[in-house]
Parts: sequence; C-alpha cells; structure tokens
Amino acid sequence: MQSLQDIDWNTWQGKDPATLTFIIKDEQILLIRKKRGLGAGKINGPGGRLEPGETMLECAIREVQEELCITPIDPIFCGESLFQFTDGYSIHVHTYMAHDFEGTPAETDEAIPLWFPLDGIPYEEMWADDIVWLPEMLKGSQFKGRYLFDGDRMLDHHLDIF
Ligand SMILES: Nc1nc2c([nH]c(=O)n2[C@H]2C[C@H](O)[C@@H](COP(=O)(O)OP(=O)(O)OP(=O)(O)O)O2)c(=O)[nH]1
Repeated sequence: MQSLQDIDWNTWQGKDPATLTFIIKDEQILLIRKKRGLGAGKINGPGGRLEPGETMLECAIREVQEELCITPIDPIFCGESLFQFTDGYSIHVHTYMAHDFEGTPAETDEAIPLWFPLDGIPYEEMWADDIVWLPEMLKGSQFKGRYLFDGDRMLDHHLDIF
C-alpha cells in the first residue's frame, strides 16, 4: 500500500468513526495538546471515537466536554477525512466547527487547552494532513479528504472541496 490508488475507496469503511471539533472565536482557534490516545503529543482539535448509540454530533459535543470541560454551542459539520494506515488501521473523522461555547476551558487528563491566532496555527506540531484541509475549512469550504499514512508519515493525499 503506497498510494491512494491501492485502496478501493468505493467499499472503504473506517474501522473507527470519530470526530474533531474546532472552536473559533475572536480570530482565535482553540486547540489542544493531546496527552494520550492516537496522536498523543501533537496539537489537534479536541475529538475522539464515536461511542455506541450516539450520533456524530453527540460525539463531537461529548469529546469537547470530556477533553476541555466546556460545551461547544451549535457545532456545524464542515467536512470529513478518511485515513488509511499501512498497518491496516483506518479512521473516518467527521469535523465540526463552533463559534461559541459554555464554560471555561480547563486542562484534563486527556488534553491541555491552547488558543492560537488564526494566522499562527502551529501546523508543524500537528498531523501532516492538517495543513491540507484546515485552511480550506477556515475559508468556509466543505471538504472531503483521503489520506494514506505510514505511522506519522503522510504517503499520499487527495482533497475535494465544495
Ligand atoms: N487533525 C487530525 N486529527 C486526526 C488525524 N488522525 C486522527 O485520528 N485524528 C483524530 C481523530 C480523533 O479525534 C483522534 C483519535 O481519537 P482518540 O485516540 O482521541 O480517541 P478517543 O478519545 O476515543 O481515545 P481513547 O479514549 O480511545 O484513547 O485523532 C489527523 O490526521 N489529523
């Protein structure tokens, strides 16, 4: 498996459905330093895997509550990212954006909250694909991306924007 063409995307299904949620307020974006799980040590948006019986939106809200002790208000769906890893793992990430929240962001055992200006997003500390799609999301585009990873290394990618 070396390129996206080696994968049958018509039948592809991620092993884990998951969410990511970005809170954007006053020209700043709320990110986390992730303390554990997939991508530990990286900077990312809060998020995680879908639990049985919940909708994607419920998952998006719950993960922000669990990781940062705040509740995003009216998250809207922005796009999806399909990640295939060469070891066989795959994850289908549904991404949301919210412009407000209730509560005060706090560090938890999963994450440290960090605010960044929108023109100072630390892509070098994030997953390699984020610089491909996050700028499109911030411009207001919907997106669907496909990515092939070998561990942390992005081997191939393709992004559609709408
Ligand atoms: N920005 C970005 N996020 C990614 C990429 N790949 C990837 O899995 N993620 C996100 C999706 C999920 O929000 C998160 C992985 O889930 P997680 O390990 O935090 O799941 P979880 O909270 O259920 O974890 P756990 O309790 O099972 O440890 O990482 C990527 O390439 N870029």
